Amino acid sequence: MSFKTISSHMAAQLDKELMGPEVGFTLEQLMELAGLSVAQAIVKEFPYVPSRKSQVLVLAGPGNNGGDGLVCARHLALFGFNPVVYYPKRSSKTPFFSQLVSQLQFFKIPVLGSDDQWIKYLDEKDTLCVVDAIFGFSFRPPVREPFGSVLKELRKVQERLPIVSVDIPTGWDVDEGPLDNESIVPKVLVSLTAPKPCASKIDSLETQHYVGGRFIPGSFANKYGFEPFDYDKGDQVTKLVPT
Ligand SMILES: NC(=O)C1=CN([C@@H]2O[C@H](COP(=O)(O)OP(=O)(O)OC[C@H]3O[C@@H](n4cnc5c(N)ncnc54)[C@H](OP(=O)(O)O)[C@@H]3O)[C@@H](O)[C@H]2O)[C@@H](O)CC1
Ligand SMILES: [K+]
Repeated sequence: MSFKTISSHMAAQLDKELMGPEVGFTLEQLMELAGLSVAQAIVKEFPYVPSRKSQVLVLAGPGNNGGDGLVCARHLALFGFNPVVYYPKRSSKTPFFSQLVSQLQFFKIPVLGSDDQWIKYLDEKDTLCVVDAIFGFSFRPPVREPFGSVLKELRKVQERLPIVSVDIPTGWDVDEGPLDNESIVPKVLVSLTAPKPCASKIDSLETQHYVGGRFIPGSFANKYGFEPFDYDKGDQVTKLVPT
């Protein structure tokens, strides 16, 4: 597959510029669009069929990738799914993350903590897919607990329960890709703004690849070395097809 990628360093710089004084986005705005785009990719990959299972397990990590997962869960509920969120390490950096949790409670979406039983939701009889919103472009290996154990459980079920990874498949090196053959292999990857280099290591027969996070003008994409993506009409995601 051929597409331009943006390194972890450049992705962090792009983020900083978008939320800097000149451009003026807030994290909350970008996260809303990021989470919405992941929910839209799920609608496209797993079209809703009445009577079919509709539970989605969202695994949320401690940083902004986790925040994308919290937003995604809310949109999934609006789209007719039944999300359950596992959020074992909660961010206290800003009140915004606890506000996202309050919103989930407002929607009556269960939000499990570190003491709660989450593994029972890793059951393909009831669960349609698992959203991997554990780590994004700021992950640096090796993975620390409790997330090492979470990844181990995901690897056991990934052949029967599809994983949808937000921005980066968790545990992969952002620039190098999977670190060993113990890494998870998502069925869907939703790259945000632009694919990171690890996305060029996915096997297109195994993993469907979307780009979402539709929030920059073409000139800004060009400045960071990539062409704007070809979104259809009002879509928040576009599927990259192998060439
Ligand atoms: N413009 C865009 O496209 C936008 C992108 N957005 C999203 O933001 C994501 C990047 O978010 P981010 O910078 O907060 O980092 P993220 O990857 O969530 O992880 C940081 C957390 O993980 C932890 N941690 C790190 N390594 C670890 C380890 N080995 N083992 C255990 N823990 C480890 C680290 O802990 P610390 O090292 O600080 O103690 C910290 O708590 C990006 O991928 C995209 O999804 C949108 O929301 C906004 C617009
Ligand atoms: K992820």
